[in-house]
Amino acid sequence: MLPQINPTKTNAWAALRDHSRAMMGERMIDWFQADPDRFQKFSLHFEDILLDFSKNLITEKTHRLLLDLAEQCQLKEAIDKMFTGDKINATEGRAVLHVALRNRSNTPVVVDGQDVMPEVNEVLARIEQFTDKVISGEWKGFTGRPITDIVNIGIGGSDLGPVMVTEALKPYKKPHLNVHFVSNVDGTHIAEALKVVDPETTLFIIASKTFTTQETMTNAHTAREWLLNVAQDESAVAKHFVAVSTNAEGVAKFGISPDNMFGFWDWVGGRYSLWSAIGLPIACVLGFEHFRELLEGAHAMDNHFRETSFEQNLPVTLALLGIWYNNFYEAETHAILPYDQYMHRFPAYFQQGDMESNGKSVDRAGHRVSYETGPVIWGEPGTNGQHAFYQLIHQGTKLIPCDFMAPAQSHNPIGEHHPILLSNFFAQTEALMRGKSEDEVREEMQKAGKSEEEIRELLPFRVFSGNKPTNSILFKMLTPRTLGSLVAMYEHKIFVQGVIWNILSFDQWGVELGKQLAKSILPELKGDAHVTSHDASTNGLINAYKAMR
Ligand SMILES: O=P(O)(O)OC[C@H]1O[C@@H](O)[C@@H](O)[C@@H](O)[C@@H]1O
Repeated sequence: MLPQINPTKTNAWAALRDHSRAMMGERMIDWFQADPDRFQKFSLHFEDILLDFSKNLITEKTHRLLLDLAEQCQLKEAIDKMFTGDKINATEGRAVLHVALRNRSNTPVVVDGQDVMPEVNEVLARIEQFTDKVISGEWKGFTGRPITDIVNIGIGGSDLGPVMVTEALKPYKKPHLNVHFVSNVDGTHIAEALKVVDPETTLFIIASKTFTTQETMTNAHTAREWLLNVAQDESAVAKHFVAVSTNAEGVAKFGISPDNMFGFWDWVGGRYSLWSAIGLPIACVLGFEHFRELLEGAHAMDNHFRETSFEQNLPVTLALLGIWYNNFYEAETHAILPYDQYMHRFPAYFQQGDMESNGKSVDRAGHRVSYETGPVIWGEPGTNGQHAFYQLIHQGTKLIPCDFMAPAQSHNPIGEHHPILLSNFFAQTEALMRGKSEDEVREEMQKAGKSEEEIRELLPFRVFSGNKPTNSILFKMLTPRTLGSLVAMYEHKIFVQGVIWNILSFDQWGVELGKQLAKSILPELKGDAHVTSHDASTNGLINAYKAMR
């Protein structure tokens, strides 16, 4: 169990509150002018990753107070508890050990008196054997042809991680294998996927921790029918379906043999499962060697997180900055802006990672919290975002802390593309920090020969207040190892915030109510009977649907 400390009752919180008031009106640009070492003071390195957090609304005092908050909320103890298999997922009575899945040092990790590492290694070895067979063409479909297409059927944590990683690491993809992802229960999703694959050469991975998720089971049954329609022989299922799950019974019931099942454990949360057998599609299309490098990168970040002082610790730093804006500047959202097209699903991945983890309003004792918890996470790759929503970040009324991410080296160094991309990456954080004053706008307009009247009219619209906080995360190249480290960095950031907010980050009861209601509504959609069992709006909508269909 994690300690239960109300963060707002700590001395550090009170000090931060006073300090935040004293900080009103302070400007980052002045701090940069006053202190030539600000960048050195507020930047950290980890392997090929540089985190520059100097463009934040913080002074050395802010930094110290935030570090005090981490100490006073017993963060160190909490980190140790996670890594040593304590059942910190209290409402489900489970340990939280995604770190064991990538524990490449293979040191024992004990849950309920048993070291989990032999089982972890055994599944990894099976994944390696299987992926080698698929990649080499040794694994054959029901007509003896090798696999050309992999369709992963899963949703939430059983989809988003593999989608994000296979997109991010596309340069490492095996050219003769294609991967498709079907998650939505909307028949369109599976229909469109099935249009472009051949039943003789398609392998379906049914990925579901519980193997009961309605969307996944519905899509899996549709895929099975589609195959059998052509194969006309039940034995084809074994050649075209494998499962990734913790529910062996459910898998067997579906008709997938235990030989074709890759297990994981209840101590792996769905949104932290890409490192487990849920990563099977990743290993299949990138090759096991690259999956292993991804795990190694995450493990290196785990060691950094566990062993480095909070002051030098990347995930802790990101988490504390987030708390600063969330709780002392009333920021409600946080943007993740990768300047890398391959990372286009990274913000969506951490939408689940962060919002399903820290979207909680009761503390660890079950009492309603009196302070803000997890922010809304959103984002799109740069530069597309610049031509869409950056207007609001620059000139809107809301404070949006942003993480800008970019690789120094591109996998596609074509012409001037990469320098152009990175010039935008650097320019945006500079613009957000500096802004543009009235004087600057006036001078610029005068130089452009504008009349005094024009200047007076347009000036307010062309001013940028600046002083907007950003982190810049610059890394050498988007390799499997670096991606592993970046993902683990954000995972630990989320953990640190959850610890400090005194909430439980590893359950997700909030997804249940809608599922329950949908189950009771489904039978009501059959037939023409007028529905009256709900509120007037829900009844009205269901009856209108019945009349329209
Ligand atoms: O992997 P399964 O069990 O199908 O769950 C898929 C997803 O379901 C949702 O309701 C959430 O609970 C997610 O955390 C989870 O990743």
